[in-house]
Amino acid sequence: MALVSRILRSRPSSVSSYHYISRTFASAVSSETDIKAASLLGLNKPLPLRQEPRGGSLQWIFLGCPGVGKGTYASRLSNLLDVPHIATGDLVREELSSSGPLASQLAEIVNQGKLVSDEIIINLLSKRLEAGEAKGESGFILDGFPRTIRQAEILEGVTNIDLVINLKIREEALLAKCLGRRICSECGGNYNVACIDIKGGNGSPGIYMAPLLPPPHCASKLITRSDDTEEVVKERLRIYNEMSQPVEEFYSIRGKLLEFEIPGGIPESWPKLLQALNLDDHEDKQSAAA
Ligand SMILES: Nc1ncnc2c1ncn2[C@@H]1O[C@H](COP(=O)(O)OP(=O)(O)O)[C@@H](O)[C@H]1O
Repeated sequence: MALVSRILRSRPSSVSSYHYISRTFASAVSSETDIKAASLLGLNKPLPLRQEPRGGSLQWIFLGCPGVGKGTYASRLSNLLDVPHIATGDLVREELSSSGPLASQLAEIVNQGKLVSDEIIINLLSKRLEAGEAKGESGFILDGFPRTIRQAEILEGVTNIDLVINLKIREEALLAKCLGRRICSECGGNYNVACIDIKGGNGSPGIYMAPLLPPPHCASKLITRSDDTEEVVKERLRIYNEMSQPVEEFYSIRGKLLEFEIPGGIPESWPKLLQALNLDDHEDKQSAAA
């Protein structure tokens, strides 16, 4: 795993000596139309991103289809490595639940399974990064961004991404996993009531994923995302293949892509992911220190 070893060697365990640089979003977008759109949306403010990896923190991205488990694994790594997990889907949902001017426009797009415009998503991300910077955050694990080549190009223009983890899973599992997702309306905990049990055959192994059931105090408060209906999930998968799969290639040709096939449920997959990231001894040290 030469790529991961190189990255981890350049990153000391402390996160203190890290600092952000500021770049204007307007200078990151390429065409004149982009610049006009950016200034109309008020995006020509500093975007707090780091230009060069200096060690001290990391800038990672999770790619993968809806339902593959980006949120689950990004959030676990964020806790392990003490870097913020920033999911653009969460930023969109926060905006949706606010009474802000964008809410009704976003609801229509999200509930059809379509992508929000690059301008809006970069605006939300930029605000989140600024708020994090003000709190002293450094580094990030991005989940759900970039989702288009243009988003990837813009990000590449303003900062240096260390590693992109591309999560994959047998296609048959994706729909069931999305339809089984539940969120606790009180604590925000993520659960999954689906039991995936796909038999192996024709050279491919079977896959078993136990449901991730809520604790008793969350069980009566579960809600389903409004875009997790069969019709909308199928549209999101179609859009992923059309708009987001090319982003995998974008990072692959830059030597930053680590492919990881999810072998099963969390107990089986998490240690293997840590191994692929050369982080297995890191977790041992963390639990020993706890
Ligand atoms: N980078 C992005 N670009 C455009 N739209 C986005 C982006 N991230 C999130 N969204 C919008 O938010 C919705 C929910 O995103 P997310 O929670 O990441 O869903 P998924 O389960 O499909 O990965 C998407 O369907 C899309 O409408």
